[in-house]
Amino acid sequence: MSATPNPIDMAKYVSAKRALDYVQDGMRIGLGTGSTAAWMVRCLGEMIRQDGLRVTGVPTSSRTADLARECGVPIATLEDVKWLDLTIDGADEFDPDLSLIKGGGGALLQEKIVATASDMMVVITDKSKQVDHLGAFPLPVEVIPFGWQTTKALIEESLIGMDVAGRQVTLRLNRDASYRTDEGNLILDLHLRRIGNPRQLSLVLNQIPGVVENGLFLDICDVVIMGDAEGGVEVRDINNGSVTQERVDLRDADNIFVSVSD
Ligand SMILES: O=C[C@H](O)[C@H](O)[C@H](O)COP(=O)(O)O
Repeated sequence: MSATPNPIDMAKYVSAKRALDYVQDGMRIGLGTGSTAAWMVRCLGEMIRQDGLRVTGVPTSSRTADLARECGVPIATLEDVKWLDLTIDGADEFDPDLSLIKGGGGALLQEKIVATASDMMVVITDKSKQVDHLGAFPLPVEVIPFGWQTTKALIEESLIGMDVAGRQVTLRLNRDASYRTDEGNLILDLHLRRIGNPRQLSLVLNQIPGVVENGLFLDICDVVIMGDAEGGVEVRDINNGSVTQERVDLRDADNIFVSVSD
């Protein structure tokens, strides 16, 4: 990556930086997965190094665990800490209720367990993730490998009569092989185009034998932060209904971008 940030990385950095305002000394923090969450882990590492902040991070994937180690963020398992004060993570889509689709990076299972075991979930995004209705982004569903074709057929059958605009289900691939999650499971992507009733869909999917979890995060997210490349953020808080427009101090941005390009 070059030291001159592209606007997409800058927007991700801006939302990550604003999310760290929620972090306090001594907190146990769920560390999300994905390109936006990676900026949060890097910035958290900087806060630990520069300000002596003491926190414990619980990573939601092996990728995030590796990055946290690299950035000097102390990590523990959910088994160690049991409960978290805060989780900061990215999302593939969010709607006006702050319902989410997650799992574009395949980490939805650990992400959902960790976010659900947190007092608060803050989601860091940019404008491209904002939608009126979930579903344009294919919904990831994690399934166990045993009998996955049967599970796929049962999912397809369950979509008949469901309020969705598309019904295609595809096995996620990694080059020529099937994609494997950290748990060794498979991902089926549901191309639904528009999900009319996310709650009903989530319940139906999770009742199918072989389905481990789906990527709908409902009533889990408390705050969505949308960053832009110029340092502007919109902060939406579902608990008090507030929507605020703010600016993030970009003075430290150069240090982070230079260290990433090294
Ligand atoms: O499995 C991956 C996660 O749910 C990510 O948080 C999500 O895909 C967003 O990733 P990114 O920030 O790279 O767009």
